Amino acid sequence: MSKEFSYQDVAEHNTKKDLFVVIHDKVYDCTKFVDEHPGGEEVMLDVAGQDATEAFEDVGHSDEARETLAQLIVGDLKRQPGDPVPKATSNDNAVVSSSSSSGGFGLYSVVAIGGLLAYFAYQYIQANAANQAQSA
Ligand code: HEM
Repeated sequence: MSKEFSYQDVAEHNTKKDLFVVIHDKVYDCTKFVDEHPGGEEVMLDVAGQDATEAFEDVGHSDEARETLAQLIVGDLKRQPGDPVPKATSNDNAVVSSSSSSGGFGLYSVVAIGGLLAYFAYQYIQANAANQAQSA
């Protein structure tokens, strides 16, 4: 059975000499790899001891990169309530963008209804003015 790490356990390995990351709820020991990383050590240090799922996936790493990753695995992440969740996945982004576009439609309908109300108010005032002119 593979070892289980809490998020706190992983967070303790956040230096160049001792560098763990979480990717898709698996824990990887990248200490030996950090110097070899083609993308540089800086980006690895940025996510040291954290959930690097989004950073790793955003780059569009090759299959070769994923094979390297598989060799670095040391265990599973045991997520506990209150732990930081992985930052937005592509699915979450889709939800955000669809809700923001529906927000956009909402805004359009408010403008359209406002415009219609203004039009009818104008007609009403014109008709009233015409009535008054007739009765005078
Ligand atoms: C921890 C596991 C990681 C492994 C095993 C890994 C492996 C690799 C490999 C093999 C490449 C060469 C290109 C490719 O095959 O896709 C690469 C490139 C790259 N990696 Fe990673 N990487 C890891 C994590 C990260 C993280 C967390 C970032 C954060 C942003 C990152 C950013 C990059 C960038 C920007 C490149 C492109 C470098 C270039 O084309 O000049 N990598 N990585």
